[in-house]
Amino acid sequence: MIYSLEINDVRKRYGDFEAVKGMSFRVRKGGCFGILGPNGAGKTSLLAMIEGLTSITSGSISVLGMDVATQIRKIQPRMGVQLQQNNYFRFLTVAQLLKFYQELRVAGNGKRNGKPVAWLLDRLGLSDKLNFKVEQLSGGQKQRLSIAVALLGDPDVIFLDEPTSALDPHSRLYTWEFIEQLKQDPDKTVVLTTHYMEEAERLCDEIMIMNDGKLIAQGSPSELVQSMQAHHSIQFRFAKGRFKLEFVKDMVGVIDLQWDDKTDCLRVQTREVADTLREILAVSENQSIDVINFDVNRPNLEDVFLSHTGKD
Ligand SMILES: Nc1ncnc2c1ncn2[C@@H]1O[C@H](COP(=O)(O)OP(=O)(O)OP(=O)(O)O)[C@@H](O)[C@H]1O
Repeated sequence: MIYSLEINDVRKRYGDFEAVKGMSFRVRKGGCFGILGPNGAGKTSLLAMIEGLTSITSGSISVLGMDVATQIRKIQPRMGVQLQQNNYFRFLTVAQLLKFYQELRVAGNGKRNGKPVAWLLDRLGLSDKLNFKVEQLSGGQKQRLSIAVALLGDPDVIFLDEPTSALDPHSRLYTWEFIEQLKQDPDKTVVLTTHYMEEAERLCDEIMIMNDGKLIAQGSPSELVQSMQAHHSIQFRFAKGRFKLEFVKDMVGVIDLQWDDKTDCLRVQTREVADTLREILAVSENQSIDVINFDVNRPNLEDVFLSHTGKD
């Protein structure tokens, strides 16, 4: 079986409102598949149907070759689901909670124990919290605990719904490294939703962007960026009141120039980033205008996301 998920013309209706409008796509086995979309795009509704948590209005979904509508009992033990909101038993300790879910998972799927709990906690930076009650954990620690719970019982498909949304930059990095370790097992498929483009670009081998319940783009992060045919942009900030746009009007490779009077900033889109940089620095030297700073930005997934989903 090459595909972990096959989604065929799937729709989700809540009363008169259609949240998912006939989506079809497939997710290859192994690696990390990212689902991106603005708030309200329908990501949670789509995932809830795939995970068997809500009914499918029409269309079909298969997970690991099994039909979600008719074989969910067989599929569930092979899925690990981390949810955005977790209402765990708050008076249990982390150790008791993990033991409870571990037994539940093993009862559901035979003898598949998977990664030892100690390994999971160590990799998620929770080893010293084993005897803490759930209610004594911070928001970020609870979020990492929910990832550990999703991995109990050695699931083949792991769903992570915004896994780093409440984490500080250090914990986020730690969690990214953990997900990268998970990806090394070719039999595991990670399906991830995120609003962080940097996270998607770093972790996902393939990305699907959805908006308003529809699939609007799919491919590897680099394919999506290339498909935009976007160009580098350079932003310069000059010493106050000295720079004039006419100094740089006819430069080779320049596609667009924008000047902001209020901040004395020049934004240049260019096909020839090194030449443009050199020429503008030469102009500022000839005209004796100090460059306060400059930034070079390559086109990235954020540009792709904004262009497909609207900047608002
Ligand atoms: N149970 C429900 N009843 C009615 N409408 C719903 C229900 N659940 C979701 N919706 C609507 O469906 C649309 C998609 O919601 P969904 O939660 O799937 O989006 P999302 O992409 O996950 O958003 P976010 O990024 O904000 O989590 C929204 O307009 C939402 O209001």
